[in-house]
Amino acid sequence: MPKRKWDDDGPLATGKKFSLMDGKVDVLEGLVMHKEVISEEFEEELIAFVQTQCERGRSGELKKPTYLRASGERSQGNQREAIMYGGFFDFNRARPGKRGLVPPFPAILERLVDHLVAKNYLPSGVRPDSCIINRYDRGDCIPPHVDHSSYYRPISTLSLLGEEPMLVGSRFRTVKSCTWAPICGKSISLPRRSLLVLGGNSANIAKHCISSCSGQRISITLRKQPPPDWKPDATELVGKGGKRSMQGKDESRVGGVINIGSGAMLKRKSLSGSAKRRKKMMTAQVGRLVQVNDVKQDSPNSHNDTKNGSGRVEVSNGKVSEKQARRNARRLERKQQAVDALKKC
Ligand SMILES: O=C(O)CCC(=O)C(=O)O
Ligand SMILES: [Fe+2]
Repeated sequence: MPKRKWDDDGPLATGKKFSLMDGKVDVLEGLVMHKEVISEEFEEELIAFVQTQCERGRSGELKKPTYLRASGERSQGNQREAIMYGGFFDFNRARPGKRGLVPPFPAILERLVDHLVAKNYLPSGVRPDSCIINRYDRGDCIPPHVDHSSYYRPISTLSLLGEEPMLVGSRFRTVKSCTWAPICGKSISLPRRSLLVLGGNSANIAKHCISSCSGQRISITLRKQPPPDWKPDATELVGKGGKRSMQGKDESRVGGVINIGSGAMLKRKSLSGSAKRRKKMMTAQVGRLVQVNDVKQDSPNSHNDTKNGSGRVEVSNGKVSEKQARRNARRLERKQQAVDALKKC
């Protein structure tokens, strides 16, 4: 089998590579597609395993957060089911969650990982220890997102049961609920038994999504978790929980409530004492940073302490209030996003 190098982890199996320049950046660098990575028999076995676990989940035998199902108004008709092993992914906060909340890998998933590593589809140095199985029905989707940066790269997705396209790129537009089109991105078909490996820019810069499925599909997403002592960066605690933009964030985070879960949406947990302290500190720091940026970008007349060019900055004693500065920064960010969104790559 022809080999290629993946960072310093040794030779990996070659697959189809992709490239798409957005300005000077190849946003699909590091994306590799491997076809027929498992046998039809193994696919059957995996499908049977997933179907059984989903049935157990639906009947209440498999509890949250191991089994989750999108529901409620915010799911927009999307009823995707998810099962987690090895590591809990906190959909509500869009990052790895507390350890020990979901079961370890069952034997069949260990076998799958052994196989993918042995065949050099995945680097042995980044052996996945967490898994999200997504089961899509016709009409289900996963919105554009970047997998949390704390997971080691590459991450990979094995497709089973049905073939659907995944959009990977730096900019998408929403066509309608559960449907996106790339402005700067590619549509990559994911045949049954294929493994899509997202590394480099394709994992860190590009977003990926699956629009409303044409039929049933199962995906097994494998990732290596950050070390057990990993803590979210304090910047992630800034702002009101759940107010972050969906674009580039996790798929199931909308307005601070989980939209994949059974019945009632999960409520955000209150922050621990140390998290509250870090948040307070970061909020103050960001306030200061925003002030500086604000003066530079939005306030050419900042010497005028009543009004800047946009006429929106409140200044007292020569200082922009933190609240107003943050509002201005968000406004600028939105403006920039709107401009960027229109630019084709
Ligand atoms: O279903 C897929 O292939 C993608 C799943 C995914 O992106 C994820 O779980 O983060
Ligand atoms: Fe993902």
